Amino acid sequence: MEYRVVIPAAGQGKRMKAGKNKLLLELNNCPVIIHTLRVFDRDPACRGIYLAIHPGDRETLQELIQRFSIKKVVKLVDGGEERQHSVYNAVLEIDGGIVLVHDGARPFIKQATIHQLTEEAESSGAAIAAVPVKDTIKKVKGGTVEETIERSSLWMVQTPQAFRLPLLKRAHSEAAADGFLGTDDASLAERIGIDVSIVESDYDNIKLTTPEDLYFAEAIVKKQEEMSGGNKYV
Ligand SMILES: Nc1ccn([C@@H]2O[C@H](COP(=O)(O)OP(=O)(O)OP(=O)(O)O)[C@@H](O)[C@H]2O)c(=O)n1
Ligand SMILES: C[C@](O)(CO)[C@H](O)COP(=O)(O)O
Repeated sequence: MEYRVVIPAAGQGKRMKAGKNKLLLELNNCPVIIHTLRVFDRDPACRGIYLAIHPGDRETLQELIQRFSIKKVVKLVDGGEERQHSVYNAVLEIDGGIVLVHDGARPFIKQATIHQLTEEAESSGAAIAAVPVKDTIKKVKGGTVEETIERSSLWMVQTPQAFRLPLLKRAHSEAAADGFLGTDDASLAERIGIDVSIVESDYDNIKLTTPEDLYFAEAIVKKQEEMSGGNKYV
């Protein structure tokens, strides 16, 4: 099932405390954003990549895309103040089909998960990657536990999040009209009554958010190298 992908990459990386766009940090001599782009660039089912970027990163990203021979980037779109704005700016450039939204900060997504998501979105309209929660989750108020949430029904949601384009456009348009800000695209769909399916992903599909995530990332890259017989990149 072919698809197009929006990759939000216009954040400031404040929690990473790297002093620059965390997507330009290197893993195994390759910028994080290139790791992410390569997964989609190498997928025959991907019909195009729409990259939401910080305007100040445009020249750098254009040079990296050329240097690493990334072929499927259709457009570099200016991002917005919030992730949701960046995504919507890119979504508006797409005219049909199945659209995935995938964080530039998640370089370890697997093509198998991508394909399961696109199939599910084609069939049900909306599908998101997620993994079962491993820790106990509690609601806390004023430093005191208010409620322990039953763990068996909890999932840690990731990206990609896949949608039939008209549903995604309507979800963003209504959120914008209502001034609603969500932390993921699926929440914009859920709030207007769209059923969202879960596709079980894997725990390697981490989002590089804080400095600790970088050493998890190094370990994942090392594991990928070992599994691919030492090739620099799977
Ligand atoms: N205005 C924004 C904010 C975030 N993102 C992108 O959305 C993804 C997930 O966001 P997050 O991990 O929170 O990145 P940052 O917003 O950069 O991180 P922080 O909140 O620590 O600044 C990242 O690939 C980020 O580049 C974006 O395109 N536009
Ligand atoms: C979309 C997301 O990756 C799902 O877990 C997450 O909500 C992004 O949050 P962020 O604070 O914008 O990184």
